[in-house]
Amino acid sequence: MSAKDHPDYSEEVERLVETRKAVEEWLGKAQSSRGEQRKHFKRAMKGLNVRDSSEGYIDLLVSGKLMDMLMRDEDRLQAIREKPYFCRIDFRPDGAGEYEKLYIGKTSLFRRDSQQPVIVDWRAPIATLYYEARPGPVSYSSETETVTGHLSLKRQYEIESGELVEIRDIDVTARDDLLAASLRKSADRRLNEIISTIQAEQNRVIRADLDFPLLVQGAAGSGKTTIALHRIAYCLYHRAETFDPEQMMILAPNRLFLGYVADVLPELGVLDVYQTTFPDFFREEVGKKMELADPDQKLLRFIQREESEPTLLLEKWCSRFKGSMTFKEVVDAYIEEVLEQLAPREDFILGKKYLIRTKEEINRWLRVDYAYLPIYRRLEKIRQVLGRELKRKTEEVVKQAEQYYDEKIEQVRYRIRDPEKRRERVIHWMDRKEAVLEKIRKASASLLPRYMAAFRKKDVFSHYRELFRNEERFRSLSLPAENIRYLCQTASESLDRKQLEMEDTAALLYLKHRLYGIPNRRKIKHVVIDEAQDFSVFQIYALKEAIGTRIFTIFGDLAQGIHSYRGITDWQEVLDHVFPEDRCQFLTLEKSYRTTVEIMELANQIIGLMNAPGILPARPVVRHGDKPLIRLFDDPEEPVDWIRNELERAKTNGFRSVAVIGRSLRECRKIEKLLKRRTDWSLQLLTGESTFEDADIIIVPAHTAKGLEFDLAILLMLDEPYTRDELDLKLLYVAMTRPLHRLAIFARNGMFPLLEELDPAKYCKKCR
Ligand SMILES: Nc1ncnc2c1ncn2[C@@H]1O[C@H](COP(=O)(O)OP(=O)(O)OP(=O)(O)O)[C@@H](O)[C@H]1O
Repeated sequence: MSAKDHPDYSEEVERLVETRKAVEEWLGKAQSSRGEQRKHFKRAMKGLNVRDSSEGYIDLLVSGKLMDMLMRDEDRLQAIREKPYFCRIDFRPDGAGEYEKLYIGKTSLFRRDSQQPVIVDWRAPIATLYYEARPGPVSYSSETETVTGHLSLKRQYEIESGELVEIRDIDVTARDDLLAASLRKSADRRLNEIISTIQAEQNRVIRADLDFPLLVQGAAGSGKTTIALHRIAYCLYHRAETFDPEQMMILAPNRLFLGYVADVLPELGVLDVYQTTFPDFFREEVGKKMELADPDQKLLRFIQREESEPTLLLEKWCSRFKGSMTFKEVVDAYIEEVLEQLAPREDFILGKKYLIRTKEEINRWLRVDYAYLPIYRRLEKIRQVLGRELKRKTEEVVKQAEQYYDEKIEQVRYRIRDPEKRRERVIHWMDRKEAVLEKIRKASASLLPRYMAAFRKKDVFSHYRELFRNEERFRSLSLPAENIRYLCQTASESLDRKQLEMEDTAALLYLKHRLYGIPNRRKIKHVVIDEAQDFSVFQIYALKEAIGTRIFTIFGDLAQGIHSYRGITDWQEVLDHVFPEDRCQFLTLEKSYRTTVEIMELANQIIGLMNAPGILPARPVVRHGDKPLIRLFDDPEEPVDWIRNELERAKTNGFRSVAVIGRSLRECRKIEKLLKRRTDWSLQLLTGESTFEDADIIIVPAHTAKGLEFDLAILLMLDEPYTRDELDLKLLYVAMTRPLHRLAIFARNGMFPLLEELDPAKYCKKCR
């Protein structure tokens, strides 16, 4: 209801005014402290003597850090100036007399005088009552205890420019109007924070135990990306003492996607999280000696049907194999071979007779004692230990030799009377001594480098190349001989050309970790993966091993697994092989928030056609809109006018983002050509490496559209039909689930054979 009609209006206005005053007070304080700090910093800079003590520098550093903190505080307060909170809950813990009125907002705030809470942070344990509980007896858990009590009120506010516009009390049956209003909004080419409308199932994901890995299967539009970012904010809030933001790593599918989500974290007050894509991470950690092909290239070859059927099957088999744990076994066996080849052939002996260590002992160090280290680091360790022992032995032998020759010289001095003869013999023994010592020193100096040189080191790419040189390595797995031949041949050819594909990265990362180690310079403690269905099990396993943390938050949707030839087809594999002993939590997000009931119903029919029992249809939240429009044409000029109509409509409805989605990049180029020829609209053809421009229409291939959303999506099928093939069905599902508000499908006659199975009379006037 309009705020003014609410019985508590004046009380609420009073509270809002008070809260805003408190915000201003804190803000004023933060600003003046920062001003003082800045002055102090300037003074410290001026007074800094380059040759002076480190004290001056420490002062500068501390002052800089303080200014940073104050600036963040200021930003945090600025962000809540206009809208300090979005809801209130009245809660009385069991045994307490009074209900506490808790106002929940983006960040917490305390009264300056009494330290009483003015605003409770949405991430605080008690705030879960707003997201999940209904008025009545309730409980919530913090890290240390479970609190039970009674919730008497749950109230939402809409505040605009500091003014109270609406007040809504949520009773047991109330619909979530705030959510409905938020979903009616239009898309502005970036994702938004949703703290005021997080739903119960999403809240459970955000607040899932931070000490264990978490795997989330979520339908299209269920908020996976959004929730992933909110969980990061939640994690940093609760782990602020033990965790720096740089120690969280987000792995996004491509740079376009990173740009798309870039604003949400700062909106949530989170800065400095390490955001990257898997290919970039791989290049940084494993090396750039070989070129990693754009991961979409292969997919596009499949989509554009550039391979003959038998080759296609073999290609898909190889991709799947390279991402499997069976391939990991091959890599493990290869590493065993490397170890065997490294086994020392000789004892470590100084000057042929002074044994320092036997080859068996050194081999035991290599295989057992230093097994906790990557293999080549074990060699470094062996070099260090042998070096120390050699030094000791050399000193000992030198001492013995000196003693021996000194005694000889002494004997000559005492026993030979003739001075001339005596002199001659002394010189003789002194020369011998010198020569022997020189020999020992020389032998000692050359021994270690010569011994260590026998342990041949190769870089990780050469090892990977070596792996495919011998088909025998794959024989024990009883795999089809033809497939193994094809795998080894194609892999060798592309590695000889110094080219890698995404499928190679799992084994390479794993090899690098086992042979050289991945230094984890940033000390990553928590990895968040979005669109994880496109990763392989081996890839996630290798990441876990290489980074050395088991805390992963993984989001994906199998129904959108357009890279399923190399990606994950069953989450159980991840649970079984990556986190078998880590108590990985598995949650699902089934409701879809992005789009309307009408659009989701159509998209769910595509899921039905996939015939995959593990893939469930999404449940749309109740938001109705236009029925999807399907129209068929003969003349390719025809849809241009329809698109014009759609654009007009979109403008009147206040829609801001419009995409024309084509089945492949090739199809999109044709669409671009057609629209360029017939219209003067500004167009942008999106690829995974693009950033959004301000265009009237975005033209985007279905696989690149994954993860994005638009107010209006037009699927245009000029020359390429989506067939009943699994990949086509997934592409079509991805494309259909992109719009927030309206979906139109324009297909040249014959290019949409699936229409027959989608209840055409319901959607398509011209179809019968
Ligand atoms: N609780 C919510 N309140 C308001 N909007 C929400 C909520 N949950 C999700 N949304 C909106 O739904 C849309 C889809 O969210 P998001 O892109 O995070 O979903 P997704 O599961 O990653 O989708 P997909 O897998 O299809 O790419 C976004 O516009 C997001 O803001």
